[in-house]
Amino acid sequence: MRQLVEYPDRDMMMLDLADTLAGELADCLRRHESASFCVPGGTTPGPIFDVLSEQALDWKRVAVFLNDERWVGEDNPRSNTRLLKERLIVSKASEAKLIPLYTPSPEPEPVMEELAAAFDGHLPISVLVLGMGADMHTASLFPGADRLADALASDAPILMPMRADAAVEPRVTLTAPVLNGALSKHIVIFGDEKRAALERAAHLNAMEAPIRAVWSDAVVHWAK
Ligand SMILES: O=C1O[C@H](COP(=O)(O)O)[C@@H](O)[C@H](O)[C@H]1O
Repeated sequence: MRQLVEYPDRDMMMLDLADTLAGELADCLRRHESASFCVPGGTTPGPIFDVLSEQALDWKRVAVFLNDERWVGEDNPRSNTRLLKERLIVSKASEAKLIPLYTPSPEPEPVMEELAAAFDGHLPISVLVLGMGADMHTASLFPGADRLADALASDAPILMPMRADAAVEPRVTLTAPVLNGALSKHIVIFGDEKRAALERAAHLNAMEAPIRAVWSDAVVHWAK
Protein backbone atom coordinates (compact mmCIF):
# COMPACT_ATOMS: atom_id res chain seq x y z
CA MET A 1 0.00 0.00 0.00
CA ARG A 2 1.06 3.54 -0.51
CA GLN A 3 2.71 5.70 2.14
CA LEU A 4 1.15 9.06 3.15
CA VAL A 5 3.31 12.02 4.16
CA GLU A 6 1.42 14.96 5.71
CA TYR A 7 3.03 18.40 5.77
CA PRO A 8 2.19 21.32 8.10
CA ASP A 9 1.57 23.61 5.10
CA ARG A 10 1.88 23.82 1.32
CA ASP A 11 5.11 25.84 1.31
CA MET A 12 6.82 23.29 3.47
CA MET A 13 5.58 20.51 1.24
CA MET A 14 6.84 22.17 -1.93
CA LEU A 15 10.31 22.77 -0.50
CA ASP A 16 10.62 19.33 1.01
CA LEU A 17 9.27 17.50 -2.02
CA ALA A 18 11.46 19.46 -4.44
CA ASP A 19 14.43 18.46 -2.30
CA THR A 20 13.42 14.79 -2.34
CA LEU A 21 12.92 14.80 -6.11
CA ALA A 22 16.24 16.54 -6.76
CA GLY A 23 17.95 13.98 -4.49
CA GLU A 24 16.39 11.07 -6.38
CA LEU A 25 17.36 12.54 -9.76
CA ALA A 26 20.93 13.20 -8.56
CA ASP A 27 21.17 9.66 -7.27
CA CYS A 28 19.96 8.30 -10.59
CA LEU A 29 22.50 10.45 -12.48
CA ARG A 30 25.29 9.12 -10.26
CA ARG A 31 24.44 5.58 -11.31
CA HIS A 32 23.32 6.06 -14.92
CA GLU A 33 24.11 8.11 -18.02
CA SER A 34 20.73 9.81 -17.91
CA ALA A 35 17.50 10.10 -15.95
CA SER A 36 13.87 10.61 -16.91
CA PHE A 37 11.54 12.80 -14.92
CA CYS A 38 7.79 12.61 -15.56
CA VAL A 39 5.58 15.30 -14.07
CA PRO A 40 1.93 16.37 -13.95
CA GLY A 41 0.39 19.50 -15.36
CA GLY A 42 -2.58 21.36 -13.90
CA THR A 43 -2.57 23.79 -11.01
CA THR A 44 -0.65 21.84 -8.36
CA PRO A 45 2.98 21.43 -9.46
CA GLY A 46 3.98 25.02 -10.42
CA PRO A 47 5.56 25.88 -7.05
CA ILE A 48 7.52 22.59 -7.00
CA PHE A 49 8.82 23.40 -10.47
CA ASP A 50 9.91 26.86 -9.29
CA VAL A 51 12.07 25.34 -6.56
CA LEU A 52 13.36 22.45 -8.66
CA SER A 53 14.44 24.62 -11.56
CA GLU A 54 16.95 26.30 -9.22
CA GLN A 55 18.54 23.02 -8.13
CA ALA A 56 22.10 22.36 -9.30
CA LEU A 57 21.71 19.08 -11.18
CA ASP A 58 23.31 17.96 -14.42
CA TRP A 59 20.03 18.83 -16.13
CA LYS A 60 21.33 18.19 -19.65
CA ARG A 61 21.25 14.48 -18.78
CA VAL A 62 17.62 14.67 -17.64
CA ALA A 63 14.72 14.00 -20.01
CA VAL A 64 11.57 15.74 -18.79
CA PHE A 65 8.07 14.85 -19.91
CA LEU A 66 4.48 15.26 -18.82
CA ASN A 67 2.11 12.60 -17.49
CA ASP A 68 -0.43 13.93 -19.97
CA GLU A 69 -1.31 16.87 -22.18
CA ARG A 70 -4.42 18.76 -23.17
CA TRP A 71 -4.69 18.94 -26.95
CA VAL A 72 -4.09 22.67 -27.21
CA GLY A 73 -1.18 24.75 -28.49
CA GLU A 74 1.31 26.41 -26.20
CA ASP A 75 -0.37 29.78 -26.73
CA ASN A 76 -3.30 28.40 -24.69
CA PRO A 77 -3.03 28.94 -20.90
CA ARG A 78 -4.35 25.38 -20.42
CA SER A 79 -1.28 23.89 -22.12
CA ASN A 80 0.68 21.75 -19.67
CA THR A 81 3.73 22.08 -21.94
CA ARG A 82 3.53 25.83 -21.51
CA LEU A 83 3.62 25.37 -17.72
CA LEU A 84 6.73 23.18 -18.03
CA LYS A 85 8.47 25.65 -20.27
CA GLU A 86 7.61 28.59 -18.04
CA ARG A 87 8.33 27.08 -14.64
CA LEU A 88 10.48 23.92 -14.83
CA ILE A 89 12.69 24.06 -17.90
CA VAL A 90 14.10 27.45 -16.96
CA SER A 91 17.08 28.77 -14.99
CA LYS A 92 19.43 25.91 -13.97
CA ALA A 93 17.03 23.34 -15.48
CA SER A 94 16.92 25.06 -18.86
CA GLU A 95 19.26 22.41 -20.31
CA ALA A 96 16.86 19.56 -19.57
CA LYS A 97 15.59 17.74 -22.67
CA LEU A 98 11.83 18.06 -23.17
CA ILE A 99 10.09 15.04 -24.69
CA PRO A 100 6.92 16.57 -26.17
CA LEU A 101 3.40 15.25 -25.74
CA TYR A 102 1.96 17.70 -28.25
CA THR A 103 2.63 18.58 -31.85
CA PRO A 104 0.35 20.77 -33.95
CA SER A 105 -2.37 18.60 -35.48
CA PRO A 106 -6.14 19.14 -35.28
CA GLU A 107 -6.58 15.76 -33.54
CA PRO A 108 -4.08 13.67 -31.55
CA GLU A 109 -4.68 10.29 -33.27
CA PRO A 110 -2.57 10.85 -36.45
CA VAL A 111 0.53 11.85 -34.46
CA MET A 112 0.45 9.29 -31.63
CA GLU A 113 3.15 7.05 -33.13
CA GLU A 114 5.42 10.00 -33.84
CA LEU A 115 5.09 11.26 -30.25
CA ALA A 116 5.53 7.79 -28.74
CA ALA A 117 8.72 7.19 -30.78
CA ALA A 118 10.43 10.06 -28.95
CA PHE A 119 10.27 8.00 -25.72
CA ASP A 120 12.81 5.50 -27.06
CA GLY A 121 15.67 5.33 -24.59
CA HIS A 122 13.82 7.28 -21.88
CA LEU A 123 11.84 4.48 -20.22
CA PRO A 124 11.38 3.25 -17.59
CA ILE A 125 10.64 6.54 -15.87
CA SER A 126 13.30 7.23 -13.22
CA VAL A 127 11.25 9.62 -11.09
CA LEU A 128 7.49 10.05 -11.47
CA VAL A 129 5.28 12.71 -9.92
CA LEU A 130 1.52 12.38 -10.40
CA GLY A 131 -1.25 14.82 -9.58
CA MET A 132 -4.86 13.88 -8.95
CA GLY A 133 -8.18 15.62 -9.53
CA ALA A 134 -11.00 15.55 -6.98
CA ASP A 135 -12.74 13.14 -9.39
CA MET A 136 -9.85 10.69 -8.79
CA HIS A 137 -8.39 11.07 -12.28
CA THR A 138 -4.65 11.09 -12.64
CA ALA A 139 -2.67 11.95 -15.77
CA SER A 140 -5.62 11.98 -18.28
CA LEU A 141 -7.03 8.71 -16.97
CA PHE A 142 -10.51 10.03 -16.20
CA PRO A 143 -13.41 7.99 -14.78
CA GLY A 144 -15.75 7.43 -17.73
CA ALA A 145 -13.13 8.31 -20.37
CA ASP A 146 -13.60 6.68 -23.77
CA ARG A 147 -10.42 4.57 -23.80
CA LEU A 148 -9.86 4.15 -20.07
CA ALA A 149 -10.03 0.35 -20.02
CA ASP A 150 -7.47 0.13 -22.85
CA ALA A 151 -5.13 2.59 -21.11
CA LEU A 152 -5.25 0.57 -17.88
CA ALA A 153 -4.55 -2.75 -19.63
CA SER A 154 -1.15 -4.37 -19.17
CA ASP A 155 -0.55 -4.35 -22.96
CA ALA A 156 -1.43 -0.67 -23.44
CA PRO A 157 0.86 1.33 -25.74
CA ILE A 158 3.04 4.07 -24.22
CA LEU A 159 0.72 6.89 -25.15
CA MET A 160 -2.99 7.09 -25.90
CA PRO A 161 -5.48 9.75 -26.90
CA MET A 162 -8.26 10.15 -24.36
CA ARG A 163 -11.60 11.94 -24.33
CA ALA A 164 -13.89 12.42 -21.35
CA ASP A 165 -16.85 14.63 -20.49
CA ALA A 166 -14.88 16.09 -17.59
CA ALA A 167 -11.93 16.98 -19.82
CA VAL A 168 -12.53 20.18 -21.74
CA GLU A 169 -10.49 19.16 -24.79
CA PRO A 170 -9.03 15.92 -26.20
CA ARG A 171 -6.08 14.66 -24.19
CA VAL A 172 -3.05 12.45 -24.63
CA THR A 173 -1.85 10.44 -21.70
CA LEU A 174 0.86 8.04 -20.70
CA THR A 175 -0.81 4.73 -19.92
CA ALA A 176 -0.92 2.77 -16.67
CA PRO A 177 1.87 0.26 -17.52
CA VAL A 178 4.29 3.08 -18.35
CA LEU A 179 3.42 5.00 -15.18
CA ASN A 180 3.61 1.83 -13.10
CA GLY A 181 7.05 1.03 -14.51
CA ALA A 182 8.49 4.12 -12.78
CA LEU A 183 11.38 3.39 -10.42
CA SER A 184 10.15 5.98 -7.94
CA LYS A 185 6.60 7.27 -7.68
CA HIS A 186 5.11 10.29 -5.88
CA ILE A 187 1.53 11.56 -5.80
CA VAL A 188 1.07 15.20 -4.82
CA ILE A 189 -2.26 16.55 -3.59
CA PHE A 190 -3.53 19.57 -1.69
CA GLY A 191 -6.66 20.17 0.37
CA ASP A 192 -9.38 18.25 2.17
CA GLU A 193 -11.41 17.52 -0.96
CA LYS A 194 -8.59 15.57 -2.65
CA ARG A 195 -7.63 13.84 0.59
CA ALA A 196 -11.24 12.63 0.95
CA ALA A 197 -11.24 11.56 -2.72
CA LEU A 198 -8.10 9.53 -2.19
CA GLU A 199 -9.69 7.79 0.80
CA ARG A 200 -12.86 7.16 -1.22
CA ALA A 201 -10.78 5.59 -3.99
CA ALA A 202 -9.75 2.79 -1.64
CA HIS A 203 -13.34 1.48 -1.84
CA LEU A 204 -13.70 1.75 -5.63
CA ASN A 205 -12.20 -0.04 -8.61
CA ALA A 206 -9.73 1.49 -11.08
CA MET A 207 -12.41 2.20 -13.68
CA GLU A 208 -14.27 4.28 -11.07
CA ALA A 209 -11.15 5.72 -9.46
CA PRO A 210 -8.24 5.60 -11.97
CA ILE A 211 -5.73 6.77 -9.35
CA ARG A 212 -6.00 3.23 -7.97
CA ALA A 213 -4.41 1.82 -11.11
CA VAL A 214 -1.14 3.62 -10.42
CA TRP A 215 -0.88 4.16 -6.68
CA SER A 216 0.88 0.97 -5.62
CA ASP A 217 4.33 1.74 -4.16
CA ALA A 218 3.68 5.50 -4.43
CA VAL A 219 4.42 8.00 -1.70
CA VAL A 220 1.45 10.37 -1.36
CA HIS A 221 2.39 13.93 -0.32
CA TRP A 222 -0.45 15.95 1.18
CA ALA A 223 -0.88 19.38 2.74
CA LYS A 224 -4.08 21.25 3.63
O1 LIG B 1 -5.97 18.03 -16.01
C1 LIG B 1 -5.12 17.67 -15.24
O2 LIG B 1 -5.47 17.43 -13.96
C2 LIG B 1 -4.63 16.77 -13.01
C3 LIG B 1 -4.90 17.42 -11.66
O3 LIG B 1 -4.72 18.81 -11.83
P1 LIG B 1 -4.86 19.89 -10.65
O4 LIG B 1 -5.10 21.20 -11.36
O5 LIG B 1 -6.03 19.48 -9.80
O6 LIG B 1 -3.57 19.87 -9.91
C4 LIG B 1 -3.17 16.82 -13.40
O7 LIG B 1 -2.43 15.95 -12.57
C5 LIG B 1 -3.00 16.47 -14.88
O8 LIG B 1 -1.64 16.41 -15.24
C6 LIG B 1 -3.71 17.56 -15.66
O9 LIG B 1 -3.57 17.41 -17.06
